[in-house]
Amino acid sequence: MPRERLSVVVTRRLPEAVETRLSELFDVKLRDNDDPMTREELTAAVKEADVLVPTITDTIDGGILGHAGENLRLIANYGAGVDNIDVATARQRGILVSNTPGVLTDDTADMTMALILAVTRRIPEGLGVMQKGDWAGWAPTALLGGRVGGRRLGILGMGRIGQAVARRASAFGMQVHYHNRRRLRPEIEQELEATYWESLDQMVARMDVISINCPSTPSTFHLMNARRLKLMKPSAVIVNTSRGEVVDENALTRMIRAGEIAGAGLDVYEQGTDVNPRLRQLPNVVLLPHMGSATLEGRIEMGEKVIINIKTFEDGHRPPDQVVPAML
Ligand SMILES: O=CC(=O)O
Repeated sequence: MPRERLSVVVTRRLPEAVETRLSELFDVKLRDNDDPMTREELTAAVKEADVLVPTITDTIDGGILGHAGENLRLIANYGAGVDNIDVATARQRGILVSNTPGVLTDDTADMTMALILAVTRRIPEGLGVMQKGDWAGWAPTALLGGRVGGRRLGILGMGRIGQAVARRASAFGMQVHYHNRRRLRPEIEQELEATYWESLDQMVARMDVISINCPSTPSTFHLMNARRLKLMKPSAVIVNTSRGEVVDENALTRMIRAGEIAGAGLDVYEQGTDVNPRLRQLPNVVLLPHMGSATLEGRIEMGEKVIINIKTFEDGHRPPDQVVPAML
């Protein structure tokens, strides 16, 4: 008799190719609209599924996991960050968690570079002039930005994405510095021509651009708090394509308004879509709606990772991208 297919519940619309493949392989329940699930819907989903496929906007906390049915054995997150999932509680309940690392590294690093360029070269301001029909022609002193080549870039979090940012930044002539929980192996440091700073404070105080590329965990919460932001040079800018929680958004907003920090490029926010309205009014701040990994190729590859994780689990093995609390 054929084996019964795994029951998989997906919480959001995914690219069509991914949904089609999931339907071919599993007994899958897809979302028919693109609204995030409510807590009630998530509760029903964890009661019903063998495998839950949430995305990074679904909070799978202890409360939701408390309702998980006996059969829920895997949470295969569609996303690299797992800060939306209480991984420790899932583990206590015997539920595996997996994510989708690697496939969004280059896209997120590209977007980091795009934000560095957008802020330092004032691209949105230039776009605004053109859209308003205000352009009066080339002028020697109009919309002068700063040259990125030669600037010191301090990368906070030198994992896969941080390293991909380092490679891009070097190609643009930036000097790469980094702070990380663990120092890179000497050969990688050499290849990236990156300078390691054990002290985050000392690095922050000397950089022209700070790029946040670490995950959001309890130990990275407000790593860039008001005290550290104050260490930045007034001419420096900060870019965040990781998670909003790493930066104290209100302190950052205050300091940019006061001219104590020169600008920011943000793809992520502390309170999700509830962006500090004052940030939106600043010409030297470039805001994007969390689109670091938003390429069609990347989103399909994320789906392929989810499928490989579920399939491997179904075949009785550890999902290749399993996340355990010790990794966080
Ligand atoms: O931010 C995107 C992700 O974590 O996948």
